[in-house]
Amino acid sequence: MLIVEGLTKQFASGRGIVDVSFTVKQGEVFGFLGPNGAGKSTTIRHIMGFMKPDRGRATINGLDCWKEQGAVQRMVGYLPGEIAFIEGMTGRSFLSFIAAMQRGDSSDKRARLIERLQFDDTTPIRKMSKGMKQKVGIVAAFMHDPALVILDEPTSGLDPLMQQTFIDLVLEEKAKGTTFLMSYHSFPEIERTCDRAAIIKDGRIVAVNDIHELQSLQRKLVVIVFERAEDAEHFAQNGQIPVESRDDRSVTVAVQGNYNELIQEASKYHIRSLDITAQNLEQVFMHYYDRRDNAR
Ligand SMILES: Nc1ncnc2c1ncn2[C@@H]1O[C@H](COP(=O)(O)OP(=O)(O)OP(=O)(O)O)[C@@H](O)[C@H]1O
Repeated sequence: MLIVEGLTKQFASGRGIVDVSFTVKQGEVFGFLGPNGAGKSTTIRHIMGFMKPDRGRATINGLDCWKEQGAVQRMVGYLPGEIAFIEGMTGRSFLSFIAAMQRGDSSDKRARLIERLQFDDTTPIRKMSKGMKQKVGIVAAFMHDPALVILDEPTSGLDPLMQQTFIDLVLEEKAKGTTFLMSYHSFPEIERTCDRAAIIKDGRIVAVNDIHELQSLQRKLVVIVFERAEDAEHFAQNGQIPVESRDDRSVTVAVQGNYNELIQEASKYHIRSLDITAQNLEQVFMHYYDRRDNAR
């Protein structure tokens, strides 16, 4: 659906993006991850047709994002990193203004989104908190049921409860076939919603990975505390499950993907407690990338 090919833009400062390429398939949630100044917003602005690339191009359903920016923008729901609101407007008048540009009747969906995100749209925007403004922006990006939603750091300013509401919303829209491109600073947010993700650093893509594949590669450490030390010893010695370490009643095992064997074996004993800690998925991501790169 979205194809970015060799997109390059150099600003007078020497910064910008270099040879950025990736594709996002129909119905996929694609994460775009990178530190401040990495080039996420610049890439997104090219996809929205706000900037002319020095080289390369982006297309949405075959339409060139720069040359056919009007048609492209009508297909897309967009939440900018920083929204420029018009002076003197309330949330409601801003959303009506955007709805008129989007065309079509989005009033039902708009009302449902406001109800869900819990804010008063009659409040003047200048009196709104950062999180409240972000909610107005999210409604604007979703209300016309676009085929592709592009969100630049969507959860910034949202409290944890609202972040969860936002994640639920993304997953519901995804189930209906909506495609997403979302930029983030940190990995945990990507993990909860995305199918694939790209990491961008200093204007270049350094890795693109399948999140589900990474999750299956993710090692989890399970610490099992047995009621009796003899049971811990028996469990550790019978060799069914490879054990990382043992200390009196507690045994630590590493699991990667397959939990059934561990659950079946552990169920033969009286267990006092069980704790699971995961290897950081970002480490898995970069490790996977290094390995693949070294193998070339
Ligand atoms: N219009 C512009 N003119 C000159 N330099 C720019 C312009 N827009 C972005 N840059 C520079 O290009 C680089 C990439 O910026 P960009 O905003 O794309 O990063 P980002 O990954 O979105 O970062 P953040 O997470 O801080 O939003 C930065 O060094 C920035 O200063």
